[in-house]
Amino acid sequence: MAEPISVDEHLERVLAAVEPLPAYPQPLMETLGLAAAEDVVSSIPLPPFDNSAMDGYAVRHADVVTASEDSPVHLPVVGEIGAGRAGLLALSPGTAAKIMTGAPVPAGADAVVPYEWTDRGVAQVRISQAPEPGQHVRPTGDDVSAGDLLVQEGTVLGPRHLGLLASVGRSTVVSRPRPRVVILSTGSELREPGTDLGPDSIYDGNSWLLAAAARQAGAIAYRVGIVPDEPRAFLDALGDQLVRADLVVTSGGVSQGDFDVVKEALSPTGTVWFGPVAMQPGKPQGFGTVGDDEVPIFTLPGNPVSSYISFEMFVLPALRKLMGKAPWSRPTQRARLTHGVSSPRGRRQFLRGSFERGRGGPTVSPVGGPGSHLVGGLAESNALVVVAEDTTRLEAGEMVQVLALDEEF
Ligand SMILES: Nc1nc2c(c(=O)[nH]1)N[C@H]1C(S)=C(S)[C@@H](COP(=O)(O)OP(=O)(O)OC[C@H]3O[C@@H](n4cnc5c(N)ncnc54)[C@H](O)[C@@H]3O)O[C@H]1N2
Ligand code: MOO
Repeated sequence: MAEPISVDEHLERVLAAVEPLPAYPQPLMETLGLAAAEDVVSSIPLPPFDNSAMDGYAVRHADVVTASEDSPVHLPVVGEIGAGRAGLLALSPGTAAKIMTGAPVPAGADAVVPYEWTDRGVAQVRISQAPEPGQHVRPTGDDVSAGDLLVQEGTVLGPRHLGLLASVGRSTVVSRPRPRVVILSTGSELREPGTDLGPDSIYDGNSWLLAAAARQAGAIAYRVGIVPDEPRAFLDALGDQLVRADLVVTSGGVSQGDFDVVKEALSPTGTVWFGPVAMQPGKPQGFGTVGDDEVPIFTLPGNPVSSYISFEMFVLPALRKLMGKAPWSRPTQRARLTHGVSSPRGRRQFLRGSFERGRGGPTVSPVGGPGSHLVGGLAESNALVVVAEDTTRLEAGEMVQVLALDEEF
């Protein structure tokens, strides 16, 4: 068997082989969770015009400056301005106009008297408290100026960005599309959830695990489901799917067995590399391209935890690069290990853990054993403890490297 390559070397090769998908203007709502592929600059100021922050009366400050409870000022009311109903464009000295929150402040007015300081008069208003100059007026451009950079290229767009972009009138943002990921599980022992299980069969968990992880990463996941351990059937299923794939992910059939269908079917193409990577779980890996369009393909090992960790280490960075979402790989964090663990020399080990941000600093506790079939422990965990290749023992209390799996980055 070939010498294992390192995790870093494999990741480097993967990342060298994928380029960000071409960007184009996408409808605003579609861009939620995508990275902007342009600097978005505002074409208008916000607010776009001076407007009232209160329901009340637009006045000239000079006309009401002496107003008090004991000596109120009376002004004729010359009009009414509602939001979106700007009838009056200028206010003459010595008059007031009713104005509603959000309505444009007429030229000549420089303050708003809230209803609470008045008798709410219709023809004439009694004002018993003077506003400061400019009080309750929201000036043009107070929030955003025309020409302001609203969103820098590369920013991952969230609800608050979408709200801002809509507010300045943007209906599209240039961004990269969600990659379409085709997911195939191989194995003649596999059955669909919801069907009956035979004495030698198991349910296909991997295509669900991988499709869910791909979708959570922002991709469109096509879960093709189960393909039996027959090279012809595998190649047919793969061939049928390539038309809708920016990336293919398979699970199973890549180690040393007699029925390792993926390896057997794809080795003759010469475009997919198979070999061991110095990690545990996740040793047998494959990566390359398939079809005339050279669609990248990851052939992940079948053990469920191996499949998931391989996704996390290699597929997720590739998806993020396709989407232009830096950083490609999940950043590691430091946490204090609560219990000692052992690890094989020569392979980077990924142990399942429970990560907590306690008051005394982050901690991580090992969850379950190292076996790559332990889906129960995988679901209980929210982190991976990364044990370096040359480390065989970590003691309780040591600071260790952790990948917090549920944190956004
Ligand atoms: N002689 C050797 N045998 C094995 C080696 C080795 O180096 N020499 N490596 C082991 C390691 S490590 C792994 S990981 C597995 C990977 O094997 P494959 O990728 O060929 O996967 P399969 O044999 O198809 O399946 C392995 C295991 O996982 C179960 N499985 C597969 N697909 C699914 C699925 N969709 N949902 C749930 N479970 C699945 C399958 O039933 C097997 O139990 O090889 C070791 N063997
Ligand atoms: O590499 Mo396997 O993934 O150790 O179980």
